[in-house]
Amino acid sequence: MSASISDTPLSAASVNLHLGDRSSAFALQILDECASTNSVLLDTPPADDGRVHVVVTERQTAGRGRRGRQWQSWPGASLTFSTLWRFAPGAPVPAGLSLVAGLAVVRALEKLGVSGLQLKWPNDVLVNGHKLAGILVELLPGRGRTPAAVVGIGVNLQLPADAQIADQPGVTDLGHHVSPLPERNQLLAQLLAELHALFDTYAAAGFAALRGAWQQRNAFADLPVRITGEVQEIAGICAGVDDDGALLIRTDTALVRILSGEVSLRSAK
Ligand SMILES: O=C(O)CCCC[C@@H]1SC[C@@H]2NC(=O)N[C@@H]21
Repeated sequence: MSASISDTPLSAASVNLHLGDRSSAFALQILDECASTNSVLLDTPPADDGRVHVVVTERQTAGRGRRGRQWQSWPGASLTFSTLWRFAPGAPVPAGLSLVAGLAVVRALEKLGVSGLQLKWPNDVLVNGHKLAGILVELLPGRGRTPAAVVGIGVNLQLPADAQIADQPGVTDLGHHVSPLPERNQLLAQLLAELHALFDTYAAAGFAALRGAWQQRNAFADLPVRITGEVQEIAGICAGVDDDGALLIRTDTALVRILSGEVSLRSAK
């Protein structure tokens, strides 16, 4: 394993350098510590100045994940950040957004040399079945007619050897899959660039334009799965996603469509 990834401090100048021409599209705020980068943007949304606002922090004291779970991270060992996206009225915001974010994370990491990445619906990023990154999308309420969403992303970079992650037995970090580790500012810039490119496509053409790319990385394609969190448990074969980003499960009797992200998808093997 290479030297600690935290050797290079987070720096707006460095992220902007890596972004090049694209840096003017983003407004970056770097915090030493906060409860949750999602909360920073949700609680005090910055004024709409046409840029994508980004909050990145060294340490979250109350990081959260999907379904009310805690998101644990360690200073320097994880990259934790959130972005605020505003869409034109009528844009297809909620449904496929978290899937698009997952795809953007995969593409960014692939460009930095990580291989074997897969997506678990709706948006976990896995390598060999172990979770490398998580995404939490929360919609911004009551902001007039412009739909807006906070997209929070946590990437495990180089977890401490004794890291205990509650409720998440199958966890991995970037240090196990790429050498040398990408520098954090470069990684953040790559992630922002991919998010920007894919959200543009999504806003213009909907999830249908990205469905094929998502399905290529579907960790459960054609495999037996079990869904919990619905009124009743659903078991069947994972038949991919539809043009809205809904998960399709082929049961013995029907093709069931699951749109809610508040479910848990598991292998049924
Ligand atoms: O896998 C999950 O359940 C989603 C995890 C999302 C974690 C990120 S870290 C940055 C942002 N701030 C948070 O509190 N959560 C997200």
